[in-house]
Amino acid sequence: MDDATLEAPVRPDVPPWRVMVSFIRPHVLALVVGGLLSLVTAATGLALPLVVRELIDDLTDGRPVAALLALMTVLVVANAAIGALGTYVLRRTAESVVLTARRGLVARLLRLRLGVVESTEPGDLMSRVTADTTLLREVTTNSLVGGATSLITLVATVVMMALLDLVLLGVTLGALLAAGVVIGLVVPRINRAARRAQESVGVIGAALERMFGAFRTVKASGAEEHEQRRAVEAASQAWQASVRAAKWSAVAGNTAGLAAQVAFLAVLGTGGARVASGTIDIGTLIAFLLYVFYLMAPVNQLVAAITQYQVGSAAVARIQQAHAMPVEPPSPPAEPPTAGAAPATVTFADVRFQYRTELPEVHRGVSFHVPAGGMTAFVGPSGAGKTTVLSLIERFYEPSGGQVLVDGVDVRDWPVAGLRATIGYVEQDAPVLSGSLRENLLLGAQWASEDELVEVLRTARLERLVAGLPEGLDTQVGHRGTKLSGGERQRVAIARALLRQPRLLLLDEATSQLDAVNEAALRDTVADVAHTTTVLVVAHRLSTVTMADRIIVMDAGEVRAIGTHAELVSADALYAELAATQFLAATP
Ligand SMILES: Nc1ncnc2c1ncn2[C@@H]1O[C@H](COP(=O)(O)OP(=O)(O)OP(=O)(O)O)[C@@H](O)[C@H]1O
Repeated sequence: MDDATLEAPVRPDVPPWRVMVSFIRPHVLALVVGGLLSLVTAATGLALPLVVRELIDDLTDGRPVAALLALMTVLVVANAAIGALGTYVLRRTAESVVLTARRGLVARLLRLRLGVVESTEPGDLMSRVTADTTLLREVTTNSLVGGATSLITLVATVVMMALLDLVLLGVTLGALLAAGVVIGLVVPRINRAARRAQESVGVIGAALERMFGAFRTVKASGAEEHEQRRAVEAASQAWQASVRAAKWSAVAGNTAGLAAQVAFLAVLGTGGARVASGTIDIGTLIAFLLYVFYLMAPVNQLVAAITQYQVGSAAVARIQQAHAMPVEPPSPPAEPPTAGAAPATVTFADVRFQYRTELPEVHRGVSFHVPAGGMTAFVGPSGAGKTTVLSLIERFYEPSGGQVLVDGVDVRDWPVAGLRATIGYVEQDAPVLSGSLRENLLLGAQWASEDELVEVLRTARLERLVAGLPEGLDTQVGHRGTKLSGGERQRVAIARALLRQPRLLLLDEATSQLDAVNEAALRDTVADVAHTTTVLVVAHRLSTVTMADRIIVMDAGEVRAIGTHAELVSADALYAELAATQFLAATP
């Protein structure tokens, strides 16, 4: 399924029913088959009483009944078998509709811009994929199929009524119309309450995500009760809203029931008068009353379908919201790297950048050029904008002014996947994903061979760790890699980046975590890599900057000086101070 099919109908300006139709469209055939099987089941059910009547007649008259008994058996078995098949087909289709919505949403969420995700609650986004899409299941079966079949029955019954007596039909429709008005007033309330309930479910997701995202901190801070209150408060709000939706649904359902009874009484009254005046005969009145009785089931089912649809459309609205969030431009998947590809160059030309319009500028005209190969270190006080340089190269954000160029090409003109395939990025907090160590290493290099994997384990000093693990590379590292030490996580992150054979390595150095032996070894590894790759490192250690080919000193969103360690120590006061204090202190 390509992205265009996934996204086209899920725009925020499209009414929810059209979005639902777009989810259902790929499964419409299965839905029709399921609906037809349900109708056939109903028909076999209806035929049974007729056969029973025949059977009783034959028995009374002493005629042989073997054939009728066989027919009855066939009907009973067929009713059960076709009924089960119909239910299965409808449920399966409903699950497929949920899958279609989930696939589209997951694909979309993965392409969201970083800044967008930073200003949302990921737990809420998760609930849209899990909880909101689930509601589509009931909409498909109950609302859509139930609504369509009940509508067909309703129309057929009304036609039969019209053939019997138009006046009595008018009386019936009058009662139903009054109920329709009431239900029309109630329906938006169901929608609002359902929407609020789903929003609260999103808040529960966000609260849980926040809690598990910093579980150790929550425990260490003794904040369990506080966090519990947040989640429970959201759960109570979900309860309140759902109860309100249930209340209005009950009002709608009972209004329909009441209308049917009113219609029954009104038809009885009016019909009685018409029989008395000789306008219609008693048989017509009885037949008409039977039809009013038949009308109840489809009317109730139709109202249930309408209320169910309100809940579904509230969920669809939340799915639409997620689809409306800005995404990165689509780009073709990147090719695996070619061996011996030339290192990349990086240029910042008067780059201006702010994370959000209401925040101050983080880059205020940053300019520098990094030639191909070698190591360039960024230093500067905390908050100077060093990590932001790496983020802009990765095109996680776009500058508000100036240009970021890789290989002389503006990053906005690169296909995003191609640009990122060029780069290996080691973040400061070295995130590791849950799963096995192997999965983590291959995350950015699915194509890597076992030999390359072994080689990278050696260069990242992970050999001993892996050898000591009972399941080696297949050991599970736990949620966010919590089963690894901080230093091990960092080496995994470096190994992962190197496995991509990047032409440009971005390294956001951790301020601590590596022991002296591993630190020295990895420094040698990075120095080696710098022979064939351009290495940009946000440096926090003197040992790193002293071996850099050039150092870019940043301060308050500007480049203050560029040079080697020897040059800068004498030429730049800030650098001299940093070198004398911060770096020395941070070096193991
Ligand atoms: N995602 C973000 N949203 C909003 N503001 C941010 C974001 N990331 C960083 N900032 C702000 O931008 C400024 C520069 O951050 P940056 O991470 O680039 O600094 P840095 O020089 O790498 O600092 P450090 O050495 O402490 O890592 C800081 O003031 C920071 O608060």
